[in-house]
Amino acid sequence: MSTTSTEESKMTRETQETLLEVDDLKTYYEDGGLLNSNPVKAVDGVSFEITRGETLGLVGESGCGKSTLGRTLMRLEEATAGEVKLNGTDITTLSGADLKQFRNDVQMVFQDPDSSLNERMTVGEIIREPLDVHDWKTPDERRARVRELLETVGLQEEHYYRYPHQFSGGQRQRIGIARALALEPEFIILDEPVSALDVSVQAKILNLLEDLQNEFGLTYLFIAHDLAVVRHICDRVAVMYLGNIMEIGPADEMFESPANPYTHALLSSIPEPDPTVARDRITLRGTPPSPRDPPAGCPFSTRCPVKIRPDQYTDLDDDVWERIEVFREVLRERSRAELSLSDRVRKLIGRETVQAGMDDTLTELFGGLSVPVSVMDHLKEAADYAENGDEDAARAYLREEFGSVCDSERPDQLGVGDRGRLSLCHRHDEQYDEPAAVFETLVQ
Ligand SMILES: Nc1ncnc2c1ncn2[C@@H]1O[C@H](COP(=O)(O)OP(=O)(O)OP(=O)(O)O)[C@@H](O)[C@H]1O
Repeated sequence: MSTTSTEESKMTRETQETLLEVDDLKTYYEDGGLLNSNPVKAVDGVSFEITRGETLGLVGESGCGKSTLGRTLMRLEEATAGEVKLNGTDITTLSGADLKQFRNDVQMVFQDPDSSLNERMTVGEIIREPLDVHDWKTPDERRARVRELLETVGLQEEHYYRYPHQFSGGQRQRIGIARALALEPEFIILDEPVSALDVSVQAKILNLLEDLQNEFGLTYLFIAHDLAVVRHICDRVAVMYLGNIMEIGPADEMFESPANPYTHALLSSIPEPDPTVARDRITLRGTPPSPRDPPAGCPFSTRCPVKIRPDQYTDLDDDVWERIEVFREVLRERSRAELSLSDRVRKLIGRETVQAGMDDTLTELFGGLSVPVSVMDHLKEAADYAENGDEDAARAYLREEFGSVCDSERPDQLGVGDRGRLSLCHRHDEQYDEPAAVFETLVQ
């Protein structure tokens, strides 16, 4: 499919009508009733809209909350807070006949065609099941509808009486798609629909999804971790990190010039297909924080390569600054780590619990660098707190000394450019340098 025809078809099918509006949606997983346990904040306050006829891509690293968001929109998970409106009606509180109608209008296609199809049912029965459940027309009309659907997704009528195990991965995904289409939904959530398939098969399924969208005016939320696939099929993209949407906007614009530091880092991790093109790679330090204990300020603050520094440290050597951030991460991980069995025994018998020596950690981190004396004094002070088992005090001390607005305040989604792009980053405030400008200085 040529780019021009894809662009043209995108332009004709998109409308200006809002189909889905999500407002400050939160989905938390509570621990089965444990007292004082922190819930997993899988989706932590996201807002966005989807226009009828468009495809919104939802990308982000494993565990950032993509599937939970998709499942909450489907009412397969219960929202903890916030609103989801489909055609203007809040669906988080629907019940009875309204909920049944909603289950007609919104469908989901799952990643793994191997486990999402019931092996004991024929293909015809699998596709017909939603029609039976919803008492759709007469049994004869249902059978006719299944035959029509088989053809729509590129399968044959004689496949009606076969079983899923007799099909290849791509064909099985076609069965899943036919089932999702059975009740003529207007909105389909595609959760990694091609991730489990060979590359050659992926392209065929993506083309099928595009054709179906054009034919039936469908609206898609396309969840994926493969950015190349998203770029191909999506009109707009939302980038998720730790339960938040960090950036959302037109796909072409975001791939060409990402605004948010996290999008920058995510895109720079895609291998450049052309080896003659030099590209600046940004390697992210550490791992995302636990969704049970997300940072108080910006969700990305613990790993952001262009985090705002306090005024007195703007000229501090980049390597020293980077190591301070690593030290803060070490303390965070240390306070998260479960006490080992022997530590617990020591604690029970009243002995001091001391983890690996903090002096060693400081030497390893800062040994080869020239660290200003005042900075080293602060680091040692924090190390003393940690050495005495009070990681929380150590973290608070470092946050007070080296933290900035990124550590203390959650950024607003600020507008970028003139095509409705939004990005969650303090740096878009005019008093700071834009993330892209700071990245340029880092990779020089
Ligand atoms: N049923 C559950 N109970 C408790 N925690 C859960 C549950 N389901 C998911 N989580 C947690 O919620 C967070 C978000 O998970 P989710 O599956 O939504 O992320 P994801 O971005 O879809 O990841 P992946 O790409 O690996 O599927 C993770 O920390 C995960 O461990």
